[in-house]
Amino acid sequence: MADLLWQPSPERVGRANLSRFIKTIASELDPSVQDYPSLYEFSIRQPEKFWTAIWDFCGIRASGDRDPVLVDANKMPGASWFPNVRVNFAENLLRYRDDRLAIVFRGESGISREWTYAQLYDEVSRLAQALSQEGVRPGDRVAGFMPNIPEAVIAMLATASLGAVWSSCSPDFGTQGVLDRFGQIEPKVLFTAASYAYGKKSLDCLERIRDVAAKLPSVQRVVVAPYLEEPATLAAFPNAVTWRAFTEPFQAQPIDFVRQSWSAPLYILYSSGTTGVPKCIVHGVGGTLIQHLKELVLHADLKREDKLFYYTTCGWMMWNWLVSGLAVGATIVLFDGSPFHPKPEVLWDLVDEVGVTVFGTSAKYISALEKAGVKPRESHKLLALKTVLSTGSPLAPESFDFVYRDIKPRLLLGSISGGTDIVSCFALAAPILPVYRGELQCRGLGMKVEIYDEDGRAIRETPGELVCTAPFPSMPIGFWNDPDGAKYRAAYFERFDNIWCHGDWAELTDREGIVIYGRSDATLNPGGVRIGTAEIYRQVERVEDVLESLCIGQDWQSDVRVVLFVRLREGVVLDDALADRIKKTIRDNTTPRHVPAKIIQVADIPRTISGKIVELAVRNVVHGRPVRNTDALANPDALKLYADLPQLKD
Ligand SMILES: CC(=O)CC(=O)O
Repeated sequence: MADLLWQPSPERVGRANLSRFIKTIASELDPSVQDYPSLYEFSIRQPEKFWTAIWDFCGIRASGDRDPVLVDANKMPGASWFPNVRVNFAENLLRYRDDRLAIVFRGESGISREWTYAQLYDEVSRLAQALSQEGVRPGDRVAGFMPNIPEAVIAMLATASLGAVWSSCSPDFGTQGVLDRFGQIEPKVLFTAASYAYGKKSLDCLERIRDVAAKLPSVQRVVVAPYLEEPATLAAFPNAVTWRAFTEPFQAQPIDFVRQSWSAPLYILYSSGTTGVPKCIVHGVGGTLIQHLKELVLHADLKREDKLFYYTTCGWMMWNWLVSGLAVGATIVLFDGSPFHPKPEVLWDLVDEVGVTVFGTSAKYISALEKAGVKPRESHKLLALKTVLSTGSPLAPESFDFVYRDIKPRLLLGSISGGTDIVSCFALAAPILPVYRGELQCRGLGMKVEIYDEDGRAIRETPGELVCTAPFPSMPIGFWNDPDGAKYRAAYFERFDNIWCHGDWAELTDREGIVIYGRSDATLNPGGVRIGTAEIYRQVERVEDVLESLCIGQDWQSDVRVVLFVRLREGVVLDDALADRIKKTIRDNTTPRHVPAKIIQVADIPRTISGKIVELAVRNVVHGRPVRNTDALANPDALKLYADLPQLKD
């Protein structure tokens, strides 16, 4: 299979927001900017001019003096952006107030709802008044333990309109998981729904949120959004009120958006929390806004007429990213439920029914779809679909093939990567660049991403640490409860002085694309050679009978040996023939060092609630070390399968 999988047509290039932006920069700021590489260079060389141009191009609404753009540009952390500007996030997301669809919601239970921009504005207005009456003020925290329903977006917007801080986690967390998160940030108001849907089941939220609220003295009100069932009575639940009762006294009116400093807190997101209590990562109003607009408008080529879908929960940063699509005036499409229920094609039905143009998902979903034998290209029309985005873990080259072969040949496949830490991406897509197999198309504009060797030298065409060597607007404004910034510095700035080290093991290719090989703390080191785990997953996933896998390095006889765990199709048993087939596939396509010393069949692979496999937790269990926090796992019992394995004793 050739490496080049897609070339944008001249029409697509001509219509791209990015082409228009390049023309603007060339005519107003630098005539040498003619294409993506020259624009990227400009964005890195002239960050002040670049980010001001993004502001103008995307029409950010704010007041104050835009000068200076960047203060303490050489300090990482410590640089600050637009210190004299005042801005409100919700005001920018609610700039439209017309009859176009803002939100389309579909639930696996069959519930469907739609909100126009005008309706959305009015409901945010009513809820903001109710929150204000409740005493919510700038800087207060409001939290959501919510399914991915429109009310979560409305609650976030109402919170942000008041200058308060929004934080959400998905409703599949247990009580302790929620307390580990919200307990640290002490919210005044909690939003929830009575239940959520997943795989034919309706799962109760109220009982858990009642326990949570009872243990969080900061919570003065719990608001229960209407979804699936409206609770018959909340009498036994102190401080709880239905959404309807909470908002009923208020009429929609123009929203009094509270403009705050550019770096005022907007969101609190959480690290996965598999190595201890989750870190509370605080993102600022202006940084999140300008970075999301840059990514949505230029990299994802989002326009008003688009319908943007991302399969996510409210607990993953892709939810925050998706919601920013409102600032473009596009329609955002929300879905609550299992992506494989009642049939594996369910999300493709949604694409056809709603006319989704940009479809976002995880690499894991794409590989599971292929394993399930789904071929949307044969079963669906996908007429409007023009872009597929994937993140969460590296998208294997074979999954690129699958998308172009079995989903749609003429679309932009954007493998994108960044994370919770920056609520955005370091490397991603560009609609005017070709797609090469296995590669993220480009580094994000304005993101001085480099790959460093052990000694901190920039390298190319060789794997190393993904770093960012200059400040960017969506750096966290800090961690919650970290007054001297010690936890924040320890998380990103200890490996290389004054440089953001992201913890991804990656390569910058000769075509200026990026390949990600996995997390750098999970890289395998047999015989002193560093191997990214994604290099192995990519091969193993090709083997028919393997549904998914997880790979670790086991300390063994003063070295490290590669151990591969595989979850197989129902009824399949790992025998010598299958193990040999796996090893041969790995050996034929990589090096003998990649070949696992041990392959072990397991019934389940532990993953976080956001769907990421937890290599470090498994490595700890295998080495008899404690796993500090299992509340962030979707299936914590799976870890037990890795303890004391006789196969790993010789
Ligand atoms: C953009 C991302 O990088 C998302 C994630 O993997 O959490």
